Amino acid sequence: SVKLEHGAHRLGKRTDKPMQAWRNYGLGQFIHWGVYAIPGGHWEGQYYPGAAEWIRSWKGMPKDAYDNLYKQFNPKKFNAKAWAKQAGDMGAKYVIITTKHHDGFCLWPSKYTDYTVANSPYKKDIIGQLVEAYDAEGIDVYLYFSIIDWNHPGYRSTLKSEQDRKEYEEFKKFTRNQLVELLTLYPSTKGLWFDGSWDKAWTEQAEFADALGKELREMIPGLIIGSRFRPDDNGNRHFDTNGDLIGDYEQGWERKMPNTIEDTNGNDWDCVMTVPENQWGYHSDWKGHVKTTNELIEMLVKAASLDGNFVLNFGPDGQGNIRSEETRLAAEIGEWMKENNEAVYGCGYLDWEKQDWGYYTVNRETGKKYMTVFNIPVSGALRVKVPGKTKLNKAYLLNDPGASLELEEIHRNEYFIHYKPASATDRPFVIGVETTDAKIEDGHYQKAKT
Ligand SMILES: C[C@@H]1N[C@@H](c2nc3ccccc3[nH]2)[C@H](O)[C@@H]1O
Repeated sequence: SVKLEHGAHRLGKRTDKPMQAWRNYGLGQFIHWGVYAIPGGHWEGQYYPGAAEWIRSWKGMPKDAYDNLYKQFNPKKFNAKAWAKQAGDMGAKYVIITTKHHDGFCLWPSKYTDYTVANSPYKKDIIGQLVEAYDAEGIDVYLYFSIIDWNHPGYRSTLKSEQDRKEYEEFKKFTRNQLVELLTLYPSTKGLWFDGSWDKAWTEQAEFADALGKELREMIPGLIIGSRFRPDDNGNRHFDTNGDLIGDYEQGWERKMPNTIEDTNGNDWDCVMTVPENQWGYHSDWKGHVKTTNELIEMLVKAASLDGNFVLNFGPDGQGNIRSEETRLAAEIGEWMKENNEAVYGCGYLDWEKQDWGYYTVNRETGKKYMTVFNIPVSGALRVKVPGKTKLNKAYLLNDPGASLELEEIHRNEYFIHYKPASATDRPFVIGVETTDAKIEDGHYQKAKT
């Protein structure tokens, strides 16, 4: 490996308490809210086909028109407590809230720019209300912060001239000031979720960003920062020149998921997911496939089964309403989580061979093992292969632990759990399994010679 001044500052998974808590969340809520929610993907009758929070970059909307939207930002329906309660009812254990998206509009009264909610008709501190409300719900708060800031005069995507560099120095100071300000104003923050760090200008700031990360981590012990924050000496983000993760968890799974434990490189990771194909901020007219409750539950359980967290995005509208599609999803996911969260919270990867019926998870504290079934086999026989010297003793429905399901040993270390739900079920269900370490009597099992 090569010597790096600003490579990964730590190797391997963090084992401290705040990180263990992060690892055990299972389900999070992302909130994308800002002045982009006012146009909601349209301008003067034109439909914007891109991601609603990117409408400023669209030629169909004059920059000047966008940059004056804040003068009408007055979300009368905004109710932080209601948002926090809805997230708690869904079963979210943490929330990631946009403090400032790429447009630079600050949802907190930053003293480093006038482009904030304090100078909108709404006036009040939105971040402060959300932090207080989610903390009160027992949901840990993480702050999303975009390095990209289209509003700041010193922001550059690339540094082409001495003048660029001079102005970018101001932008770097501004960025540091805002981050220190956020952690000072909201000290209950458990972590920062950085975005918009792909610009070449930023990937040349290894020394500055490394120092900034250290300064922020010193402000809040245990602060959690992912791999999308800073570059190494050679401009690599997420993984440094030696392939080591830069940050506390991998932040590369945006609107996509790993399929195998190998895909995760043995790192902690989160998947952040939109309900439609690609809308984070409010778009009044979602096009294409809108994910169903079952699809989202499967992503959640798949994430847990591969040692990751699943973060579902909500994009409130310009008045501060959570839209009806998201309200329904939150309620239905919450209903399922009420019954089955034992298979998600505190659970991670179980190294048993993946089967077609669904996903295994294991509780990191108790060692309890779970099967979440999404695909019921026509045979009614759920195949389970256990590692050598493991005996499957019992299988039970999570919501009926008293009744044992019928087990059949079909090969060495292989069983069928014979079970078909009595009535048609339109939701996945969880089976708990109990094992003991026991040598399997060889008896009639013999490896074939080929
Ligand atoms: C978490 C997500 N990251 C932002 C983003 N900007 C992108 C530009 C190009 C490709 C992918 C992007 N994701 C999205 O606007 C959202 O905030």
